[in-house]
Amino acid sequence: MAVVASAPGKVLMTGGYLVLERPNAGIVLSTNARFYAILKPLYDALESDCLAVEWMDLKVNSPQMSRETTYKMSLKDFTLQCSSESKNPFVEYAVQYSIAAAYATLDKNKRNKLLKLLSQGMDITILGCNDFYSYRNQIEARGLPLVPESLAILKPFTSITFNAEESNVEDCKPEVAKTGLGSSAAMTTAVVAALLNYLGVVDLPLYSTNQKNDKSLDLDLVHMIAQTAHCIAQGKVGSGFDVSSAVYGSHRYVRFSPNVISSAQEDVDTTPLDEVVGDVLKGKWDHERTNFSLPPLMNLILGEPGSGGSSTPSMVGAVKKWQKSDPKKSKDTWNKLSEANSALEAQFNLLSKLAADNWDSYKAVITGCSMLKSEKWMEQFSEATHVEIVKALLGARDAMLKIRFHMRLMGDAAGIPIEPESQTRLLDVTMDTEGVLLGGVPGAGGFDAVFAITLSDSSTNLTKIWSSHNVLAMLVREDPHGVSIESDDPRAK
Ligand SMILES: Nc1ncnc2c1ncn2[C@@H]1O[C@H](COP(=O)(O)OP(=O)(O)O)[C@@H](O)[C@H]1O
Ligand SMILES: C[C@@](O)(CCOP(=O)(O)OP(=O)(O)O)CC(=O)O
Repeated sequence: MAVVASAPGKVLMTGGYLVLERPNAGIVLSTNARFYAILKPLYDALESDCLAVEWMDLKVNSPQMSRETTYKMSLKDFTLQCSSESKNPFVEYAVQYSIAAAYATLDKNKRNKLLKLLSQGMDITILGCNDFYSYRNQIEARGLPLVPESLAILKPFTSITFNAEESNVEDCKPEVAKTGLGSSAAMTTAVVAALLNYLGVVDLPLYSTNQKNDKSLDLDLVHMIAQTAHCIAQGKVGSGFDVSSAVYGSHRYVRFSPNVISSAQEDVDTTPLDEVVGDVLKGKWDHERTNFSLPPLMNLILGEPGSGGSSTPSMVGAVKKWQKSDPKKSKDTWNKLSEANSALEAQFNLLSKLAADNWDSYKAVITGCSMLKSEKWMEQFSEATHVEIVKALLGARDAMLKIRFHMRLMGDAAGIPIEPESQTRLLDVTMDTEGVLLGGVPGAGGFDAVFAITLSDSSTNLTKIWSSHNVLAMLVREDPHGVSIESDDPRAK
């Protein structure tokens, strides 16, 4: 029986860099761009009950990268032997940690069933939605216009463009031309979820369009294993907002204390992996997760400026260096950023409340503003309830302008392009478009996609403006669903 699990990509709307340190919060929106892991046994089940299996065969397929890798995994110490050069550490650690978690959590009665499943080997196919990658080159090569309709023509799960190797060194470009939706976190989470579900450790819900199940203990287990595997594969402990949103969907995130994972990193060479994972599962996971969703009638839009993306770890390194070299100024900038982040969150929460309290007024204001530039919003309305809503919209814009200002200051001081000049020009035009509430650089910034929040049906205004600025509006939208089980192979849809 195959198991198909999926996990979403994300956009960190506020909290870039700050979310690396507790108790700063980040607001992360999950998207309808998902990674899928399709897990099947390689062989039929053994007839006999004699289960003295010591090795498990593993095959990992990544059709979009034209990669197929075979491994043998020791069931004594969970080490992997790889048949070739091409490796995928995210998937490898996800497999090792998930199987070790099954050993650590399943009682003796269930061990035989586990061994039987492992003796059948595993075939894992990994697929990422097109939105995770840049297809600009392919669109240009086909002579198609830079509009979302051209992206819609591409087959689902199209092959990925690799950045030229020289540019990886000089410009700190990532390996693949990515858009910044967090491919490695969504991929790791999907693989962990598929494995834990297949091995009977968790029983995850099916993806359904109207249910958001974010309280389950099973999700917490997937979160702990995926977070640990992802950190160890990356060789660093990031804030973890990307794995958290891949598991739980959109939310307000405050990071876990790094020592829940750093002790696993230290013990991993000296202690059996199932014990290390057992300790991780018993650790004091103190991350915070609060519900957050965009107010009604607002849409998240992403634009791909076509520069191949930026490498987040090198940007984070530069900011940390600046914090050490200039503690006073960096603290001051972070305080101002933190205030602006909180202000934006407060305006969004206020708008959600105003929508709930007085839907008709809210709808009238959002629809009215969606056709106009922001400078004209206030003069349209005189009724107190309407004016209050417009004030909240303008308050959100104002907070975003402050966030952008301090992000630029941080970039200048740290010597890295957090909001590069080209993105500043683009975002100024974006925020001056009819029906656009705000726009910014998500996450670490740089040359990944930019985001905008648009009102009601106004997105096509922005799509056209972006196209005239050589920016490709992507098809991706917010979708609050976290990790799920799928009823079918996504290629069958
Ligand atoms: N479809 C895929 N199949 C296999 N591995 C993938 C796929 N997409 C991305 N990856 C892996 O994830 C890495 C990108 O992760 P990372 O640099 O952390 O970017 P992101 O910001 O998108 O998470 C790639 O270098 C590759 O190893
Ligand atoms: C700087 C950060 O706070 C945010 C980075 O966010 P991105 O969304 O830019 O991340 P990538 O998916 O790796 O490109 C680092 C962190 O929180 O770990």
